[in-house]
Amino acid sequence: MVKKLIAGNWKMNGSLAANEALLAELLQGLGQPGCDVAVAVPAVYVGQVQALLQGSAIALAAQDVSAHDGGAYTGEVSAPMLRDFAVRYALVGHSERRQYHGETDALVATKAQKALAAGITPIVCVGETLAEREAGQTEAVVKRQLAAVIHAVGACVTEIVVAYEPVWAIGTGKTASPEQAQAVHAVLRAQLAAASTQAAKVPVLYGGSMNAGNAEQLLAQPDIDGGLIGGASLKAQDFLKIIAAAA
Ligand SMILES: O=C[C@H](O)COP(=O)(O)O
Repeated sequence: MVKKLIAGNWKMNGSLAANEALLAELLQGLGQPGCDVAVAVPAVYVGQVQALLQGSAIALAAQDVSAHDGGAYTGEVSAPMLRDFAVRYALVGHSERRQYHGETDALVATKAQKALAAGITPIVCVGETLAEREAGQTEAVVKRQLAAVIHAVGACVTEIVVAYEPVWAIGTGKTASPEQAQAVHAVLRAQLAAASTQAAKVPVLYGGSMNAGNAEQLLAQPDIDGGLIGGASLKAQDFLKIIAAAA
């Protein structure tokens, strides 16, 4: 069985003072978590949060990573730069990057490769829009998104994390039902299994309005190995409850 991973995605939220207060409350309530825990913070706060998490059970994650190693790419942050700050995970292909920044499957796959090359675990986000779900394309969309990464990383597929995030459930309060989520997770698990005999060790997280009230039911599904949590990760007590539900 895969050890569950609960990852918070702060998105573009926070300040020096707010980050310090949130992490202090989290660390105070955390104890020895029965699952892996991470927080994905805005790039500008990676140094601050690295210092605050030193020696703790919470791993540091980035929300994105460049597809380039270095050079004239204004505004980008490379995987080796993130690694300098002990970043352990990086989200790649979050739907907000795909939607607002035009990130393609090929670009996301390159980002996953760059993260792996720097010793960072990519959390590969996949998910369908409402229109795609209503058109019966959910399975085809998530399989296409994941296939690009599987093809690019080859044998390193066992080193990735996958996050299924139905776009219609993100920040909307509309969670996929445990059965809806499990059905897609089973598809992703089968795709991973076809790529590697070791695929069972790849955590497949669910993201999309997961909260303190629904986490336990979602996390009880056989192929849901954790969560990628946006809004609820900004409230320490809610995030702690989700971590407890995963333990
Ligand atoms: O990365 C996190 C997901 O986008 C979910 O966000 P949410 O929990 O606010 O719906």
